[in-house]
Amino acid sequence: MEIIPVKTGRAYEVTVGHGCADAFYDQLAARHRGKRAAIVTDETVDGLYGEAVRRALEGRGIPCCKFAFPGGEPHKRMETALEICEFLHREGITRSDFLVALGGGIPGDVTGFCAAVYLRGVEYVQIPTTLLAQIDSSVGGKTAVNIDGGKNLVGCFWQPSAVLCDTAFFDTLPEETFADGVGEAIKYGAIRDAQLFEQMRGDFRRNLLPIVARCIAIKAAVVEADERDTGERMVLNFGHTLGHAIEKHSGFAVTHGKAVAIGMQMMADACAQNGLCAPEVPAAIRDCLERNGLAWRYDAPLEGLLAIAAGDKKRDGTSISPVLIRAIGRCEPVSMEWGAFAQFMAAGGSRA
Ligand SMILES: NC(=O)c1ccc[n+]([C@@H]2O[C@H](COP(=O)([O-])OP(=O)(O)OC[C@H]3O[C@@H](n4cnc5c(N)ncnc54)[C@H](O)[C@@H]3O)[C@@H](O)[C@H]2O)c1
Ligand SMILES: O=C(O)C(=O)C[C@@H](O)[C@H](O)[C@H](O)COP(=O)(O)O
Ligand SMILES: [Zn+2]
Repeated sequence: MEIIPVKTGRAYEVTVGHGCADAFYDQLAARHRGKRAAIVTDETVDGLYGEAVRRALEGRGIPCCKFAFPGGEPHKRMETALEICEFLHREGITRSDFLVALGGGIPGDVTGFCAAVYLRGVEYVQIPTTLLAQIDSSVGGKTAVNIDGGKNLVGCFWQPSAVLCDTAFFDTLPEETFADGVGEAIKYGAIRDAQLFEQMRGDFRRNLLPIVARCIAIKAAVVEADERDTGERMVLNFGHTLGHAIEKHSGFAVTHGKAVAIGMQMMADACAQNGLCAPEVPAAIRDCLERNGLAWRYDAPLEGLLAIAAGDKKRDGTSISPVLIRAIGRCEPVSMEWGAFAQFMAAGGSRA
């Protein structure tokens, strides 16, 4: 078991390991004596783990209530957040109690958002059960819901008070959902760690625990340096400007991590075509994606994707902040005039 500290304004720890849940619950119960917990999850995860988590907490003296909503991006919405807040109020959850975000990134983002706004802020802990949620969404305090205009367009920064990353949850994770996490994991290698990237060109599953821990450590360091996403943290958006557009364009048939994978490839192609990195860089990304069974192209006209990306929160006046890749392990957010960005992307090749 490894403990990774996250030294943000509200500091907390990420507990990482295989089968480390009981140790985490013991600590949680010791710290939260006299409090109540509201577990918030999606219906699938509820069926798999909802009652076990409730029993684990109640068995340690923490009374629980539980709310489960249907999963998927269409339910990552204000309406769901409102239902959760009404539920919390009916259950008498007060500012001295806490929420438990149990599941993938969708329950994580929505529950975090509710924790931030219910009673103007209550504590929450993250118990992520997907690879993507363990290595990315459960750490860093970005909470959000979608609106018709696009992904994560309403939300706020609200750090959790503890995170449990127990890879035993992956025993029930479908291969397709695991693959979404692989997409974001490759992002960590691409932006900050060439050695991690190489490890992921090998046997991902065999190296699972060190990969999970390394991604979390990178995320913690980036978030500590720029908690509010005004500079360095934007690097975590590598592949996302086009990735979010692909998700929306596909009606969410292409899920987040897979869309980010294609977005990374498109950006790497464009960077190579514009002379910002060697052609070996997009070739390495494509190879890494292929070895992990991830698609690297999406058949849609670039113009349509750019029109959606124009509504992204990274657009600022007439400019946008894409993340460019210079080498494997070295990415940087930049500010570009919108027209220049469109031309820059048009030079890339990984699309129809
Ligand atoms: N806040 C952040 O920093 C951040 C970072 C990355 C992604 N995100 C967001 O995260 C979301 C994607 O997260 P996700 O890929 O975890 O999706 P998800 O939450 O929809 O989970 C994917 C599917 O897996 C199921 N599932 C979850 N855990 C399971 C388990 N252990 N066994 C079996 N099934 C399980 C869920 O019910 C769901 O059907 C997106 O909305 C994305 O925008 C947020
Ligand atoms: O934590 C961050 O910062 C990230 O950018 C992580 C991303 O993987 C995540 O998908 C995030 O939600 C995207 O950022 P957003 O600001 O576009 O919502
Ligand atoms: Zn992401």
